[in-house]
Amino acid sequence: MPLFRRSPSNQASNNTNLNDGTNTMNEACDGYVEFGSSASPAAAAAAADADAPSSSLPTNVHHTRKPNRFREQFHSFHVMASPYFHENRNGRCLLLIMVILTLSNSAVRVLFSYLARDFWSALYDQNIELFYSIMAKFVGAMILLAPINVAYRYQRQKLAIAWRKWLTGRVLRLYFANKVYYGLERQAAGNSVIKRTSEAYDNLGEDDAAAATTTTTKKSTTSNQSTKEVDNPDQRISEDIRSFTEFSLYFFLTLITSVIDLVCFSFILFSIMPQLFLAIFAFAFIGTFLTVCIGKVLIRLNYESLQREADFRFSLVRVRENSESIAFYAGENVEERETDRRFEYVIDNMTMINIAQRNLEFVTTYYNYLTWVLPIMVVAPEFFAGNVELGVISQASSAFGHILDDLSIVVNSFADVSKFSAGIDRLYSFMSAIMELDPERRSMGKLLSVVPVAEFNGGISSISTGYDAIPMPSQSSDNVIQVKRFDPWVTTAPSFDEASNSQPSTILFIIGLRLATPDNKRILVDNLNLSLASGSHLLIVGASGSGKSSLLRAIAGLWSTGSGEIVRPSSEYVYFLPQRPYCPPGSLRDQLLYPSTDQKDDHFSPTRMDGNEHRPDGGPSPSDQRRLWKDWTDDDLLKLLERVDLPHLAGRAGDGDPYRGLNAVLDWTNTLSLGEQQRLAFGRLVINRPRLVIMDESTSALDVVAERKMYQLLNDTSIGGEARVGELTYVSVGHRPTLLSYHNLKLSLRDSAGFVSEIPPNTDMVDEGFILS
Ligand SMILES: Nc1ncnc2c1ncn2[C@@H]1O[C@H](COP(=O)(O)OP(=O)(O)OP(=O)(O)O)[C@@H](O)[C@H]1O
Repeated sequence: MPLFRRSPSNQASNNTNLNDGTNTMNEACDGYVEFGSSASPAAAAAAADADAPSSSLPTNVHHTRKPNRFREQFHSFHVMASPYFHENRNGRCLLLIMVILTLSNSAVRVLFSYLARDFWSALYDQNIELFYSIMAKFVGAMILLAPINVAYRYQRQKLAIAWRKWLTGRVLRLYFANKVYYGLERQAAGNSVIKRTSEAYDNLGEDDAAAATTTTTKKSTTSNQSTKEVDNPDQRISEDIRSFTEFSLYFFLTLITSVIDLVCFSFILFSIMPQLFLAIFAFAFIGTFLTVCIGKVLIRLNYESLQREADFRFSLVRVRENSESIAFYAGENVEERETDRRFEYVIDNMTMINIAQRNLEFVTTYYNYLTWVLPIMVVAPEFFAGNVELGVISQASSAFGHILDDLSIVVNSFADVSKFSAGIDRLYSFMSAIMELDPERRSMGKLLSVVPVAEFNGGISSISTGYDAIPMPSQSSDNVIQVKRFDPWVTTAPSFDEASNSQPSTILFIIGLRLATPDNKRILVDNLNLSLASGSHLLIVGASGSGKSSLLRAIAGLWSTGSGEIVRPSSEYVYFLPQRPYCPPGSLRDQLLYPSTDQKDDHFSPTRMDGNEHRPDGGPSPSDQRRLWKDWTDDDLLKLLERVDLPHLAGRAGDGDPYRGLNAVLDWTNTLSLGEQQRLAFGRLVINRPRLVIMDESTSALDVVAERKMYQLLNDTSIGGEARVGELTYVSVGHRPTLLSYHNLKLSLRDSAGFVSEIPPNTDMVDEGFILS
């Protein structure tokens, strides 16, 4: 029963616990710390921050990103928070239930305030009958109202979970659409140069560094603005969205509670003593003003703590992922130094947060002591004069506490709010970046809107799924390569020069291609024209750095700086084999089927997550899965492993039982040699049966015999499944002379120009004319 507000000593002890890190903002969100009714959540958030900080930015130049102003932040909050409630009926219902429960909870508080008043008055008057009648009412109210309180917390968390599920699902959908994740990484790689430049200031003396800070800050800010750097997207998706949904809800409901409490308890307090009612506003105003002045530095520090913590964690993940290479180089010292350096940034920021928190707590602690004693001091003379009963003091104190808490949201939760504010900035910049990187959404201008994505179109051109839909070559826009796609089964053949009625079975067209590096500093290929007939085998050669891999990136639609046009089959009919194949987490079967999935056992499919056909945000599940041209039984897969020269792999993985081995889940990247991974990738290729294969030094780790086997496999792999309607087309990039015998065409890249020539059959590998560079 809230007879009196918490005593200062309780507050102090709570604060101590919070500072020990035993309470966090999450706990506040979970309802363990309530606004006003317990320790200052400011301390709670500070404790949360105590877990934090480090960044790749040096301590003396970490003022590079100013958090937005309040209005901008409110706008950011609104555009990120509202779509869930607009689009999702279930979310609106859950919110409505929450509002009703919040109102009920407030009614409970008012009811208890009156019960407490009568309780103390009955005790003072020694009115036994009244005392027991109040106790009976209290028990009745308790039985009735406890479920409301429990339901309030339960429902709040339920809504937070539903909201997080939706928002994370939506962001993941937008992140994977149109290869946005790749664009983000490319930007981050570019920006790491900027970071390194600013880190160089770390090595300066203090004075020099201070002098340098201004310049660096300016430079970094400009760069960040132009490139929209987004660090650690993983953290933003997993951590920032979680705290955003939980805290938003917590804060919103607290605001509602505060407004209701403010109205109800204002009536009570005004009826008891109007002077006290007016004094409370002045008191709250002064407290808030001092808190904002002293605590505002926490907003920036919290912003940085999120980034620094993520950078530190990322440096450890990187070591884990590259442990073998680091071990071979014996590069532990370098790695340790780098990790230490990032950890120092964490500690620096933690220390600064701790100091800012200490300063803030001077204000909040004095403030809380005063709020305990102030109303009693004011009402006590009336009580001694016999004008009011003891219960009135209790009620005045309680009402004073409630009102003050309502007016002191800023004082009581400044650190929480500052952390929340930093989270809004991070999340908003992330969502803006993924919108900017998606050409189909950029013009829509809505942060979380989705467009039906039929297929990736290279980020530049319209989506084409049939011959008729393919536009004729047109003047390209100035600095963007147009990538267009067609379905080679629907379309007999795209023709770009109707007048000459060009080749009926052409599968890849490159028209007037000018390809530059993403920073647009170097032209790699200029005015390249190529028409590749279905069934041809093209070898791309050129000196190291001449742009061979970059040309493949352009065909894939990953690089688009330049001009001209590329027309190619749509994604499910093209298969890219990089030098180092990617091994996804999963079984040996998953390695073979990738990127197709075994529909019968698709643990990762969003459709399996909740047993329905939808993504977490309610959208239809991804439909662009590659079509397997037949069911692959265990025996088929084992035979295929033999064909790619890996006959013992399944048996090894299954401790002698190859069938079990197909289901074995291992860290395949670190278990298989590079040559084994490359052969496994050829197995995938057979399973996925594309129309066009593009290989970037994909046999570099194989000996010439294995290489011949793999190319033989390609030549034996017909298109059209069992129907065998034609030959596979493939394009290889490589330096080895042995590759010549597997190709009939050669594209030489030299001085930004491309020369296409035929490779006569049985070409002598050491023939002067075919040196591969
Ligand atoms: N993200 C990038 N930004 C700017 N330049 C880049 C980027 N990635 C690569 N380059 C540059 O583009 C050029 C072409 O690179 P590419 O990987 O296509 O060469 P390559 O011909 O495949 O070389 P190699 O035979 O050594 O594999 C190189 O000079 C490289 O430094």
